[in-house]
Amino acid sequence: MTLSHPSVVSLVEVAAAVIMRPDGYFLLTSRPEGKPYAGHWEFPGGKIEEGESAVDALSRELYEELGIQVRWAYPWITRVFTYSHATVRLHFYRVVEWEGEFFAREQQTLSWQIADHLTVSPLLPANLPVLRALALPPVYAITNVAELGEAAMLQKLEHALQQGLKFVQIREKTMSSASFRWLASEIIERAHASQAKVLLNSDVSLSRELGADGVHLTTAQLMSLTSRPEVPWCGASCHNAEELYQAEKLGLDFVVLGPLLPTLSHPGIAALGWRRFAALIRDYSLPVYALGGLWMSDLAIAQEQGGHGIAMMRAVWGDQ
Ligand SMILES: Nc1nc2c([nH]c(=O)n2[C@H]2C[C@H](O)[C@@H](COP(=O)(O)OP(=O)(O)OP(=O)(O)O)O2)c(=O)[nH]1
Repeated sequence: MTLSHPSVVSLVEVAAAVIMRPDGYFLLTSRPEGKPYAGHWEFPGGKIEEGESAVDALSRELYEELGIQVRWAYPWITRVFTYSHATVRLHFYRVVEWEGEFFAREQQTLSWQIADHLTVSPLLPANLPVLRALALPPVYAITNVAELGEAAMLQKLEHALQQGLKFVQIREKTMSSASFRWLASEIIERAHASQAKVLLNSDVSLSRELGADGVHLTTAQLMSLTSRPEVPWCGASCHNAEELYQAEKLGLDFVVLGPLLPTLSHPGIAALGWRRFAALIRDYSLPVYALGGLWMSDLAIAQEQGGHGIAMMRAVWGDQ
């Protein structure tokens, strides 16, 4: 175990698995007695061996530790963490299909957990931001009062919340201040009744005043800030590597990256396409939502490409 060699400074490449059941529960395992950090909870996985790919290491470790065979895993986030003895680079994968029964083959304890309501502790320290990332829902809806009008927007929001929507950004650039406050309060109240999170676009103080869950920064804000706004959740809009880097530097919770495809709201802006999207977020530490011209059916492809989920302004509200 690398944690036991305090004088060695090295980069240890690790593959770790978020083994995700369809109900959203994922598996944590506790480190057995006799190992450093014994009793700390971690994601199953282990060191990548010389010449081995991360996904091969993941498959090997999950078979050795748990007796399961990975059928479908996709890259998710990559986080670097410095312990006193070594720096680890943790390549997290989401494992969504596997074969075999779980069996603790290394005397570890297994526990299925859900983000936001963990019942085990302590975690390995590198994993705290990972648990926060897991609390972010896969679909991020952006309001569209400009096209729908207030009444229809609220009605569609209620419908979407009933269908399981858990994450909303209020982004209305043309409303009067009074109408915006009223609408935002209505949205926050409805969303919170369904345990959904709401972020306000750009306005930190109004977000606090109205009891929103945080702020979604515009690209211009992102690039001009020198520290993260003090709000529970903070994301930003990005289009390129420089902006992605700045979001990481500020310690934001997530980013939205796009446009993936040409959109009505941003005509004439060059679309990234999935290949560029995947290349930009390879080994990136924050969860990334793909945005721009997407439908609900694009969620699977976004996740296969390493994204956390998709953000939508039109398709999410449907025709109901
Ligand atoms: N598997 C795993 N390792 C993690 C997580 N978070 C975290 O900081 N690590 C660190 C701890 C270790 O320094 C390294 C994993 O290496 P490892 O799992 O092969 O270490 P180990 O001591 O259990 O295995 P071994 O060398 O004894 O065979 O990554 C996590 O969630 N899962």
